Amino acid sequence: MTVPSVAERSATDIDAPPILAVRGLWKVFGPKAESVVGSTLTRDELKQQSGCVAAVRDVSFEVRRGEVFVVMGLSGSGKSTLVRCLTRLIEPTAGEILLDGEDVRTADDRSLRELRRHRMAMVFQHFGLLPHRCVLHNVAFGLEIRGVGKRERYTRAREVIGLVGLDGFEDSYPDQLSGGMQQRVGLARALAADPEVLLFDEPFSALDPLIRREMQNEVIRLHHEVGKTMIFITHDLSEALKLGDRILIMRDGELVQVGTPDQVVGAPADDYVRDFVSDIPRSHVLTLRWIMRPAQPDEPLDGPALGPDVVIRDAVHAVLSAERPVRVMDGETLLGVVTSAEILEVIAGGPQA
Ligand SMILES: Nc1ncnc2c1ncn2[C@@H]1O[C@H](COP(=O)(O)OP(=O)(O)OP(=O)(O)O)[C@@H](O)[C@H]1O
Repeated sequence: MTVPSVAERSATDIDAPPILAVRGLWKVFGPKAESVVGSTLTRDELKQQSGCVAAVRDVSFEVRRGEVFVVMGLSGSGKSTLVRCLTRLIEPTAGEILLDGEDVRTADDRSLRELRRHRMAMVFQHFGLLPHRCVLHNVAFGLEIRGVGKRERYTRAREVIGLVGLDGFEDSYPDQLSGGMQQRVGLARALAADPEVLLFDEPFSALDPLIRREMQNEVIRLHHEVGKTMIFITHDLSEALKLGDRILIMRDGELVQVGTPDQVVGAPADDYVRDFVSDIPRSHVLTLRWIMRPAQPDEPLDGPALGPDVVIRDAVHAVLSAERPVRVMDGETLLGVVTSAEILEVIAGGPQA
């Protein structure tokens, strides 16, 4: 399995205040749902005793501005419910959701409509293009229902059509486009509205693998260009590792781990996550930080220098061809050294490598 290096992904400002903060979120389906909040029974026990399904259980996390935040887990783990709760497409049972510090749970109907249109827009798996409208009109449609003037909406529509690489297809109809191109129209329509946060629910799962990869690259490119905060649901780990600045892993409604791809692969929180990541080549995801060691007193320290966030796979040639230990430097500070031995240990470490 090939996984792109972390270096290809965008960096977000770790110190910036979060755009979204979720605390103690619960969604329980069934009778007397509120009474189930706080229960420590397993999903099956709960179902038997109360007839309720706890789809999301006490989940807390923060999303940073400009981050691509991926929610992943097996089917039924609660991903869609969690993300739909963020804009109250599904009404949460308990917990707090703050968008830029504003309480989403107490928003009235008007502010909620406003929030879904302008602030946190959902891009669904089937983009719901209007078949009798051409690309330009499909993209402009979202702006039309928001009451944007004709001239402005067509200028904006042409702009985002260019952004998603559909120049020249303005007059085509959806059935004249391939699946991947239709996805781009859907993306353009979401971008045209310029929401602060884009929510994607498995947008590429219906696409064949080649087009899927093309669309993933498109999202990465767009993210670099427009720097928008994106929350992305997937059940595909390689997609999560490819797109995510951070990944939230769910099981049975609960949060199991939140971390960067290298944290999830290098330090899985439990056996469930360890199992998930067992087929991932560690050298494609882990960085030198994960394998460096302190220099021995007698080791020469005049070898080549690399940064701690260089992905191991990208450092293999430099380390193996160096005659001296490679220094892992953070600016002027020596963090440790890496030699052929550390590299070979990762690469030769069996299926985990
Ligand atoms: N309206 C509902 N009523 C009752 N149970 C529901 C409802 N919606 C979802 N559930 C249950 O909540 C749990 C989580 O479902 P959810 O769709 O959020 O999972 P998911 O991880 O998104 O799955 P998938 O990847 O298959 O879409 C499942 O057990 C599901 O059966």
